Amino acid sequence: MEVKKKVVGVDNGEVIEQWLRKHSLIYTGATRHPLILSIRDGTVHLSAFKKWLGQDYIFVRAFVPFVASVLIKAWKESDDISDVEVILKGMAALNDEIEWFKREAAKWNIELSNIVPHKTNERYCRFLESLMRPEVEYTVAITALWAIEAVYQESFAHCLEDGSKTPPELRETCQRWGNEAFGQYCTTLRNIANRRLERLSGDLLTEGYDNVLKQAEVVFLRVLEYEVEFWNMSRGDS
Ligand SMILES: Cc1ncc(CN)c(N)n1
Repeated sequence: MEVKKKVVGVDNGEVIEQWLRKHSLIYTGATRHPLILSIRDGTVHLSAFKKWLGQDYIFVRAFVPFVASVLIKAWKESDDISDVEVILKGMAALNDEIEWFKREAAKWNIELSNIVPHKTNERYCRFLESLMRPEVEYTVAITALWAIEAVYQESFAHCLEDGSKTPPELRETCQRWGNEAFGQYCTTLRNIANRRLERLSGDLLTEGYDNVLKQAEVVFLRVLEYEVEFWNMSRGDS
């Protein structure tokens, strides 16, 4: 028998906006990391940039099946059929992204087939794999997808703002995630995640659903931690 119960509703704006306020320190740590600030002020060590490039290529290859798993969950579980199209467009962009990594690596004389995944990268990829399990709810998975994309969007857009001294040879990289269309994609993902999370925070919920809300918040925080570690790794801090 389904057990219905009353939970405290969200009365203070949307769920994600509340989390961003509550966890602003770690969110700023991920989106204003010293590596990003060094790109923005032009002091970046190219060795750090190259390390990031090689490792991120490996990450993106693992990210594709994760996004595919979110697509399947959207198809099976979403209350709005347009979610599938949004995620599908994101997947198509990842196809271009992989080709871009290959071109960019060639520009910097990086042999992608020789890159050994760093432990930090392996841990992050294993985390993605854990989110691909069928028992992970669509709401949790779409929240993770939004958070992963939003960190890159906010970070690289910061390097393109007025007054930034981003080296010209790194501007194309910043454009890839800092451009307006990618910003729009992230906003759409956030709206989907918020819509799903709001349903869980409504007044009459099925037993266990507030648990999903907590799981989504934990996954959001784990993503931010992994993103900080990923930037650290590129700087050679780990
Ligand atoms: C580590 C990391 N995080 C996010 C993204 C953006 N897809 C990425 N390419 N790499």
